[in-house]
Amino acid sequence: NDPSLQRFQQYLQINTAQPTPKYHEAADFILSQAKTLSLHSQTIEFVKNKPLILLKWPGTDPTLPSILLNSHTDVVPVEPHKWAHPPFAANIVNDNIYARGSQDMKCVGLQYLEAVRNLKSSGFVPLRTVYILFVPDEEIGGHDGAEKFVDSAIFDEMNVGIVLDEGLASVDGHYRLFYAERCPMWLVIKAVGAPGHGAKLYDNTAMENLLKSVESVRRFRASQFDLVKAGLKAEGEVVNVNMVFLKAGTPSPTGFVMNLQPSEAEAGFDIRVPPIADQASLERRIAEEWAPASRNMTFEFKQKMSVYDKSGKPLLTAHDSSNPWWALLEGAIHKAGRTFGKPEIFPASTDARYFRLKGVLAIGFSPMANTPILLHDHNEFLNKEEYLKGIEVYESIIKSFASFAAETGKDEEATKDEL
Ligand code: MET
Ligand SMILES: [Zn+2]
Ligand SMILES: [Zn+2]
Repeated sequence: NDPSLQRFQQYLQINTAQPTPKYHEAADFILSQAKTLSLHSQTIEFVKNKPLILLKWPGTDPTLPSILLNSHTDVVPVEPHKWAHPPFAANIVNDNIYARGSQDMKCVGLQYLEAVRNLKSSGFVPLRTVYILFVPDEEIGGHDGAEKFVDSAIFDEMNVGIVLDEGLASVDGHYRLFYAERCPMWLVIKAVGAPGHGAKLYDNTAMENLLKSVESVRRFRASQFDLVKAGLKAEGEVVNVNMVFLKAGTPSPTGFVMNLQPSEAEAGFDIRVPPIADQASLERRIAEEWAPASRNMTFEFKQKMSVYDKSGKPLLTAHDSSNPWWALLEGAIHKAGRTFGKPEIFPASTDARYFRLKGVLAIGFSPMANTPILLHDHNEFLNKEEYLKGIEVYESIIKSFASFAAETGKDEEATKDEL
């Protein structure tokens, strides 16, 4: 059994599922790994019991912008009885490692470390400093993790030139690369109305008011989905709105009171907004159509982030020749014998948006090809060969990034190869 697989299994076996992640166990494990790699380590707690672990592999030229390899340590909850294999056992069945976090994104966190391990033992010395960061709470918005980190003096001092963060599995043989992501707007709308007899017809009931909104949201959702179905837009390019809860009715011991029209009704929506969308007009639509004051409706955001930075620029990482890291990444993947598709907008959200908010280039990438997309799903797994291949790919990427001498615009490795 490959020791790198055993380490991956060990990390997956630590139950870091929200809402009660075992962060200290994960931190201890990462710190023990860092020790075996002789990496400098720092534990940062912006909020008690929510540690960030920052590892540093110093480059020979500390004046050059550094490389930051980011991953989150938390995972989403599971319904264990619906899994064919226990979600925190990390059993290998038919060469697949089954565990919550095997795709999202404990794989990436440990692949970074394994790649560094291999590069160190091969004698590679980075020109640029390489940081590896493990953050908490990404799955609940990253507020006590990456969001606070990008505002810290620690981050300022790191002088980061490029961030790598998570991507998605690809069902075909080509990796997926992400230059942006949709930002979350978690919306709760609330309707009120006079209660009344279940047999009575009258206007402005809470239920009727809410249903009008739900219908309006449904039409908007269908219009966006149609663009995807017609092949006109990719999933990450439309505004997505999914109803995630409905809350109404007067509870009774046997269910709900059936002959009473309730005075309040609520619905929750997970909205994802691409940085190419008109967010202001969406907000107007919410205020005017989905929760209009004229129907006595109110709304609140449980989570909301602008798709623009402070100067009003959309949160997009350049993926043309103005961003030398993009070509380096592509070259490094090719060098490792893999291919990739057209750059995409990540359909969900990641911590990369906080780095982009600070004007730092960030690319989403998880080296998983020929793999069904199972993040947040039951029976999440990653094939062990695919995991091991990912380590090789990161070796190639780190080597290329860490050797990149901006002065000449050429990476040292490439220059050496040419000579
Ligand atoms: C709302 S923050 C993002 C949490 C998670 N990564 C998601 O996309 O759902
Ligand atoms: Zn993730
Ligand atoms: Zn996730």
